Amino acid sequence: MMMNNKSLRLLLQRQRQRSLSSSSSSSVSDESSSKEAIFHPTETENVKRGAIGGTMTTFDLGNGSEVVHLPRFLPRDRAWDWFHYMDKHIPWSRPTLTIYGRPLLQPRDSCYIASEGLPQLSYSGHKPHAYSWDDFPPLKDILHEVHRALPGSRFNSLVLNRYKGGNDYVSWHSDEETAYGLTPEIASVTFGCEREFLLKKKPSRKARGPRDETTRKRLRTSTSKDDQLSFTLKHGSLLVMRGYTQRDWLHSVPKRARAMSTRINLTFRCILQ
Ligand SMILES: O=C(O)CCC(=O)C(=O)O
Ligand SMILES: [Fe+2]
Repeated sequence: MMMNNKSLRLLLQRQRQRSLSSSSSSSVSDESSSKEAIFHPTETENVKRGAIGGTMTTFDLGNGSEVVHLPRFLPRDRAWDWFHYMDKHIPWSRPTLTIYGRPLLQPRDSCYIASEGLPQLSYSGHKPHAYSWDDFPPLKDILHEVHRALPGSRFNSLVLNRYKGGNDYVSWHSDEETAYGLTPEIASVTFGCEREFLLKKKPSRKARGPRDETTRKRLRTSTSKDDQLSFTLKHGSLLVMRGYTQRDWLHSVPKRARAMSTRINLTFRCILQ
């Protein structure tokens, strides 16, 4: 279904209203501030949940890609307890990555947890040490909550990121790793300072074909703000990327001058064996 920007805007407004009217409490808002975007959402499905969890909204991005947003996944106070635990006890590090052949200090702290016997994770020339779930029991509790919210899903590894202020960020990328399979599910839980999470469609395969570096750079940066989908990820929220989202879409958490305090984000993944 092709849509022009006006009908897309209207559709997103209607989705927003439907989501608000089905919320269990009038103070619950759907924080997913969707902008005009190049994707074609066809359906929004709202699932009412029990005592915790609030409203779950599914965004169909088209062509088998899907994002699920659950703004009130974790109770506030419990999420703050977990934030303080992780801020203090996780062995954070800031490795030097290799980006387009050049060394770059990773613009955020990170740590990696994985179940035993899984293949080594490697990204941007960096092979993080895999800590054990048993070293950090509260992470197992958070994993349990994620599994409870997403029946049928299974995660066995976790990337933790700590953004110590608005200058810390993650640039446009996708987590498209062979080890995760073709349609990985990635569950992202946010603690502390809220930050904007952006999605934009990857350039078409044709546009990604062999080109000189200057043309590739121009194509990489050519997408305008209107082509992006934006979610404000609040303290205690859950966002899930599913289907072909890693193959077809890029995501990022850009720098934000207004973000004064620390944000911790957990992305649960499943490495296939
Ligand atoms: O911090 C976030 O919300 C996203 C982190 C992320 O994209 C990643 O770890 O791959
Ligand atoms: Fe990512």
